[in-house]
Amino acid sequence: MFRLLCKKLNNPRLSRKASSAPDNAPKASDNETWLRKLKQEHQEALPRSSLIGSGKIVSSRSSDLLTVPYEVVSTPPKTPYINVKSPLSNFITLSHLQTKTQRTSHAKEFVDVRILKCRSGSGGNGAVSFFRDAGRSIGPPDGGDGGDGGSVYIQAIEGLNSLAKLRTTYSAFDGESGAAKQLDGARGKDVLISVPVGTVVKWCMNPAEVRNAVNSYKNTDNLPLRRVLENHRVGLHCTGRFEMDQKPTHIQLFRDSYEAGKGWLFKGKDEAYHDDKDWFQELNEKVKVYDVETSQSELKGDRFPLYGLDLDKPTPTPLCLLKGGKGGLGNMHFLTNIIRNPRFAKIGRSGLEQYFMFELKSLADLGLVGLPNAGKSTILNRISNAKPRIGHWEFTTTHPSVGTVTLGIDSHSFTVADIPGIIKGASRDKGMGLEFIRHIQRSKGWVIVVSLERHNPLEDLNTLLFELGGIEEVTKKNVLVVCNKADVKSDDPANINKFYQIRDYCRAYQWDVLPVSALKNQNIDLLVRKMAMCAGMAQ
Ligand SMILES: Nc1nc2c(ncn2[C@@H]2O[C@H](COP(=O)(O)OP(=O)(O)OP(=O)(O)O)[C@@H](O)[C@H]2O)c(=O)[nH]1
Repeated sequence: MFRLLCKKLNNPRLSRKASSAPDNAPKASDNETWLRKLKQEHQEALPRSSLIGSGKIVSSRSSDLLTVPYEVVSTPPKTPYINVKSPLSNFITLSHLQTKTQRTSHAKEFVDVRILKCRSGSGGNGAVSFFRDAGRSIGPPDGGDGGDGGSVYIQAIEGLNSLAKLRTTYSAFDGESGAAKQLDGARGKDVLISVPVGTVVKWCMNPAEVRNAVNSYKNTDNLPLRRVLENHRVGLHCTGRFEMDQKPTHIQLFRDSYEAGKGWLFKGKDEAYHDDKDWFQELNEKVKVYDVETSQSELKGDRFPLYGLDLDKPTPTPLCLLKGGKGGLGNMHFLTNIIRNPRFAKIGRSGLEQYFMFELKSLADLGLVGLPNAGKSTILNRISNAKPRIGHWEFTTTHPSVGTVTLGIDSHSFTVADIPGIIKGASRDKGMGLEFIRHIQRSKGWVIVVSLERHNPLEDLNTLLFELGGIEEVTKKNVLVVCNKADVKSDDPANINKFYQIRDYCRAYQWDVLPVSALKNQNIDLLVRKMAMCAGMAQ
């Protein structure tokens, strides 16, 4: 028995507060003051109308929404939040809705988007206990508080380059319950998700829920999956700039915790017994204020950026993604001049369970884009340390590779990302679609590679520009157009003419154009210099 007691007191899961007597327990007068203060200070903060949860699929459609990220549907003072609707396609990826057989094999080799379920721990329950010793069979209440639940943290660190090793679920631990002798329960253990620098984290929907909803829409809409996702919307409660333009900035997350005035844990006498007593009703009215205060501070912390969290630099300290629930109060807090034997305590507050989409966006200075077989990988191989796969068949490149180009011993270097070839219809998910575009979205410049070996390279260039979002989108970047395979029939006037057509076209946008032969190493030094300029590294 003695050993058991020692073990309990030394148990790191329980933090020791008391020796043999409840010397630290709040006195009845302390509790009275605390309860009185709650009532006085926060009378106006009593609960407002109960809120429906965020993140519900609302089945109304609107094709206008295809170009805007969200539509504000109601704002304060009508509601406490800026309520928005946004296309479902913003909160899921196509690959997470496809069956295993539909997914392309490259998904196994290179993982640049993951959906993870994250759960923070619930708080431990407060304890109902009374001090006992040889002289007293029942003394003052000494039930300790529950420990807070563990939180989910995220940190971007150098040295990682894929999301493949992430688990599908990250759960922090629940807080321990409080115990007799004023022992507070230990905090639940936190969990840390380490991701590569360049990861963007976005709030997203539960893929299983979306899959079910989408299957039913698909039958009635008879449209391709992407269109179905664009046509249906998700309703979100947001917070943001409430003043002038009511701009939503954060999604409000909600805990499945008890309402103010609920969440009691009874021992000996049940809830009905207590509900009948005026002294309990009176106490509960005051504790309700504490519940509201707790839930309001939860709401303040439980917010996630609407446009995601961009971890484009290493994070020196981990960032909290989901905070754990607060531990419940032990019965020692409910001793008052009237309530001498509180046989009740508070249960711990719930943690949060949410889904997040992790997208790895390369930080390369330049992106190489072109139709399959244009020679992008050969160029990258020629100019950098990267060793991408090269082949004379289409789609040799199945995942992005990044190479570093060094200009000289005392000059800067820049990075170039090669992504799989883009084909006509890629923006409608043909070939490998535009899934890999995220890797060049952050790049300062795009190097568009066309092959002079093709029948109509100018038409190829137009196809690429269209699939990349049109001239307006492309001109947001520095652009360099590279006409590769200039060695093929190099003295044929028809081939030379193909180059001139492209050069004349590019002049209108003041884009630099250069004929090269990656295979024969022709014009490569000049190409590197022009690429450096495109990356903003040289004049
Ligand atoms: N004649 C000639 N052939 C080239 C040149 N550059 C590349 N090739 C060839 O073109 C074929 C395709 O080259 P890749 O570098 O794999 O082309 P890619 O654009 O990366 O192709 P995807 O992986 O399909 O996107 C290979 O057989 C290369 O040897 C060039 O300058 N001249």
